[in-house]
Amino acid sequence: MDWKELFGSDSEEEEETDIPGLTLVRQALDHAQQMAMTNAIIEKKYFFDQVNQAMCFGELPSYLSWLSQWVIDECPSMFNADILNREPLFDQAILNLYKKGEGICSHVDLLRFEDGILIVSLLSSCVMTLKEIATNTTIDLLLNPGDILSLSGESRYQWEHGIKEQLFDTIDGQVIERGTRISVTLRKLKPGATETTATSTYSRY
Ligand SMILES: O=C(O)CCC(=O)C(=O)O
Ligand SMILES: [Fe+2]
Repeated sequence: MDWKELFGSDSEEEEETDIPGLTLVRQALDHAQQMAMTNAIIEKKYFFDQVNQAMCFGELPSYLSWLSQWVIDECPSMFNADILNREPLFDQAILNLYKKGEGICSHVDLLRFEDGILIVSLLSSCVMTLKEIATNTTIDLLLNPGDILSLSGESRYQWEHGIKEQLFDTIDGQVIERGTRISVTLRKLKPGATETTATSTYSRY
């Protein structure tokens, strides 16, 4: 079994991009952490039939809550001091299940959420396309299982992010087949913004 192909290499490393406020930490979660988080999600039985999204509000379950401390200990440079020092750092999680080939429309996360967003990728790679709203400039980012992406400032407000619906991604001359992917997005609700609705994949943001 080629575990490296499934989970990537086992050493964390920050990758530079040209998008202000965006940090991509490659292999932020090692193999064991990816498996533990994936197992915890499977055990929760969030996903069945057509249900491809789950949300947690308030105190996050323990399999996610440790990520706040991970940001502070391992990657404090991803957020400014206002974000880093807020309490709690995150109080909302969205878990998205993408079956092979599925995507998410290009969007800016709802303004009911504060700045400072963290996205964890599990199980399958995919290419996320970042699009600067003012110029339509696009930048493709390969997200591998175990990678953690953070969005704040310009990248959160002035760029959209989305994942094309396609079975294969092509990036840097490489063709990569999609599989089933789970992502976990952590955010902080703005005060007062406690009500929400979600009825379709178009209200995932
Ligand atoms: O699945 C992803 O990587 C992105 C999810 C996302 O953009 C969101 O939940 O707002
Ligand atoms: Fe988003």
